Amino acid sequence: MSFAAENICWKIRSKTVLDGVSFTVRPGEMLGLLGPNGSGKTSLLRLMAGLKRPHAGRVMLEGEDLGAIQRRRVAQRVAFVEQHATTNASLMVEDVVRLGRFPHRGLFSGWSAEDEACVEHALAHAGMAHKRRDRWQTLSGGERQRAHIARALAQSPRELILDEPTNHLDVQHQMALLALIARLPITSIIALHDLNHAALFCDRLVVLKEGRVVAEGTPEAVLTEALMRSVFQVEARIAPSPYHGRPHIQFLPG
Ligand SMILES: Nc1ncnc2c1ncn2[C@@H]1O[C@H](COP(=O)(O)OP(=O)(O)OP(=O)(O)O)[C@@H](O)[C@H]1O
Repeated sequence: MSFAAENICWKIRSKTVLDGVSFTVRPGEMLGLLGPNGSGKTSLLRLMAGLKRPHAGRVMLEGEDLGAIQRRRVAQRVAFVEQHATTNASLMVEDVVRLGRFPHRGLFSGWSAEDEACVEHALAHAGMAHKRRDRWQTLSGGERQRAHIARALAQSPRELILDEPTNHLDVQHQMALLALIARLPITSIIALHDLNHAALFCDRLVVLKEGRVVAEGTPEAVLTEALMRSVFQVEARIAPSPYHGRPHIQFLPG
């Protein structure tokens, strides 16, 4: 087990946003988090990243309560790409990506060859090497998203949490990003709205509805026509794709 959510409850004022959420994430797997708008995906990811504490239940990271682990130790292994992340507008892309190395550096230690190598790899993997000297305010939405992904990769995480990372990306970059995450030898949790992307790239899926887990398992087990109806309120037909063998969902007009 890499991550585990144990009976997590989280409220905002009197509204219960997450209600008894439990699931496990296995080492090295890419876990897709699905659910309609407002079902609690972002709230759950913020708890898994340690940005917020659950009101009841625990997030476990390799058997330790996340709330009891020093923030710096968490940052040395868990990277989080938020949905609406921003940064100082005058920074260059490479400065933003260098910030990813911060948790690994001692107070007085200089910039090392390893730091530089991590930044180079991250820029290349996110397809941002050619934009490295561009300023943040001059980037498109998709380029900003890729710069944030590069920053997370530069952090050399063992666990990577991504909140709808394909938003703003064109189809080429959506496919490239998901293929990259699937290939990385790390554990990832990724909130996605595109159910066919989830079917194609994720090892397992967790589905939230109104703050509760309603399904967990392989894409084949989870993505059923009944779930499309009961959770997403759409009619669909699902069959293994003749091209890649994963489930392919064809949505039908209402
Ligand atoms: N700061 C807040 N104040 C009030 N309500 C909030 C706040 N943050 C979240 N919520 C509520 O909690 C619920 C879950 O929100 P959350 O953003 O976690 O859902 P989501 O599944 O990520 O949605 P989406 O797919 O639209 O991004 C929503 O009903 C939302 O209105």
